[in-house]
This record gives sequence, C-alpha cells and structure tokens, in this order.
Amino acid sequence: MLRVAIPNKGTLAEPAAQMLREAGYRQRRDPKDLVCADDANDVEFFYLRPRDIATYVGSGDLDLGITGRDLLVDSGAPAEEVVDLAFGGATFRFAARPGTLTSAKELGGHRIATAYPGAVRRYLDEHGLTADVIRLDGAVENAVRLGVADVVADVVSTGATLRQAGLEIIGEPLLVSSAVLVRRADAPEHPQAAQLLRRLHGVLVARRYVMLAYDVPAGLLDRASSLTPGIESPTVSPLHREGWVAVQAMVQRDDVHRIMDALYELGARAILVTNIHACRL
Ligand SMILES: Nc1ncnc2c1ncn2[C@@H]1O[C@H](COP(=O)(O)OP(=O)(O)OP(=O)(O)O)[C@@H](O)[C@H]1O
Ligand SMILES: O=P(O)(O)OC[C@H]1O[C@H](OP(=O)(O)OP(=O)(O)O)[C@H](O)[C@@H]1O
Ligand SMILES: [Mg+2]
Repeated sequence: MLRVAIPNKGTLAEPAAQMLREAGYRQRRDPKDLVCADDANDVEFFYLRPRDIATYVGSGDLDLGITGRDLLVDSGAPAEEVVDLAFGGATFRFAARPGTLTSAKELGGHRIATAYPGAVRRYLDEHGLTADVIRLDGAVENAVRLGVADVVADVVSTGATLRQAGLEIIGEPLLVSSAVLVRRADAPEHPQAAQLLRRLHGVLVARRYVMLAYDVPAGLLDRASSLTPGIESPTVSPLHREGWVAVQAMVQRDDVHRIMDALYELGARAILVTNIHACRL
C-alpha cells in the first residue's frame, strides 16, 4: 500500500485534501482523524504537521507527501520536489523596521528571528553572510517590537501582518513557495505512486484548462485553429450546414475570454466553454 503524508492543519490542509478528492481519493471525514485508508486505490493517507512531512518522506517511512516548498527546504531532509501543486502560494522574505537595512547584503551581523532557520541559514551561507539566527515558533513579527531581533524572515502572503507590525520588506524573496508533492530523493518506482502523480497532473490540467467548442466557416479553419491549437491539435468535425465545421480544443482558463473575442471577430459562432472535470493527457 502506498503511504502518503498530507497536512493535518494550517493553510495547506484543506486545499491538499480537496485536490486529492478531485483526484478520486478518499479523504478523512473527521478533522481529528490522523489516518485514512483508501483501500480501493491501495493508498493510506497520514495527516501530519506540514513541517514534519519532508522528514517522514526523506527517511523513507512514508512514500510521498504534500508540503510547502519552503518547509521542504527548511527541513534539509533528503526529499525532492516532484511537482508544484499550484496552491498555497506565498513568498518567504526578510523584513525589518524602515531604516534598519537597505538590502539583504547588509544582513551580516544582525539578529534574524524566524520559524524557518534551515531556510535562512541556507540563504546566508549561499550569500557568504554571517548573522545570528533566532528560532521562534511563530508570530515572529513581534520579535522586533520586543527587541529580540532586528530582522525577521517569514512567510508573506498579503503583507498585512508585516504592515501591522510596522516592518518593511527587504530585497527579493529568499524563496517563492507553494504546495509541492515530495518523495525521497532515491525512491524506488512504485505503481501506486505513478498513478497518484498522473491523477494529480490530471487535476492540475483540469483546473488550468477549459474546453472550447465553436462553429466556423471551413475557409477560416486555419486562422481559427491558430487561435486554438489545443494541446495536441484541435478536433474538427463536419457540420450539417454546408461549408461550416465544428471545432473543439482545450485552452487556458485565463486566456479564454481573449480567445473567444478573437474567434467571434474572425467569424466563429456558437462559441461555448465548458469545465473539464478530470483528465489524463
Ligand atoms: N498566508 C499564509 N500563512 C502561512 N503559511 C502560508 C500562507 N500561505 C501559504 N502558506 C504556506 O503554508 C505552509 C505553512 O503551513 P503551516 O501549517 O505550518 O502554517 P500555517 O498555515 O500558518 O498554520 P499555523 O496556524 O499552524 O501557523 C508554508 O509552506 C507556507 O508557505
Ligand atoms: O502576509 P500575510 O497575509 O499577513 O500572511 C503572512 C502571515 O501569516 C502567517 O502567520 P500565522 O497567522 O499563521 O501565524 P504564525 O506566525 O503563528 O504561524 C505567517 O507566519 C505570516 O505571519
Ligand atoms: Mg502560521
């Protein structure tokens, strides 16, 4: 049975469970459950702290896990990112009171409070900087106010927490994070793991793309197809109406209105968009 770690709480927990549900896996009903067996798919899910997931996967005790890229880096565990799951996006940044530092190059000699000491030390080493890293559990923005540190390194999403604490961002993000699927660096092939990966890819594609269908005069087919090339190639079917064809192609959801306008102007009609529920490409 494939053993998969997923977050039990926090920002990543519900979207991870939702993505697995969309991929056809059974998920726990009670948020207190720590294990959920999906016998039909031969997979067992373990609900763990996202911070611990790379450790379990890196040790080989669990086969796969969903966690944040920043938490994976911070753990230093021998686990690797298999696929970016495109949710739980955030940046990981340095911040300080205005006037403390003008750039990350000046971090040397400062006291940096963070709940991600592994990620911060890696950054400092890579940039040849020596600073005092103070490990805290959370609410690290308070460390500056309380005089424990002069810089924080933390997850920034909207930036509201930093603003409220009177801190400003220093330099570029150390990391751009999102939820990722991780496995042990030298993991052996596992048929259920390959299947889970294929299913997650299917969910990612189903979320990113929609199906576009339209009718167009056959003489305009080449120009219409160049607007909707699809992933392989558009499907073209004859219409009862002489000289017209029906076309179907996948297009990126973000692009669909621009493409529909262009198709309409070209002369296409009956332009319809439908969601893709699931897919295997
Ligand atoms: N707004 C956010 N706040 C915190 N973490 C976020 C946010 N958006 C995305 N994440 C990601 O979620 C992961 C942290 O999850 P974790 O459960 O440890 O913290 P949390 O969601 O803040 O929950 P907690 O209530 O335990 O602090 C990291 O990978 C982080 O990049
Ligand atoms: O940029 P924002 O949208 O404000 O979000 C980022 C903040 O949210 C998280 O804190 P959380 O509320 O989880 O508290 P914690 O520090 O105790 O984890 C994170 O640690 C930042 O402090
Ligand atoms: Mg938090």
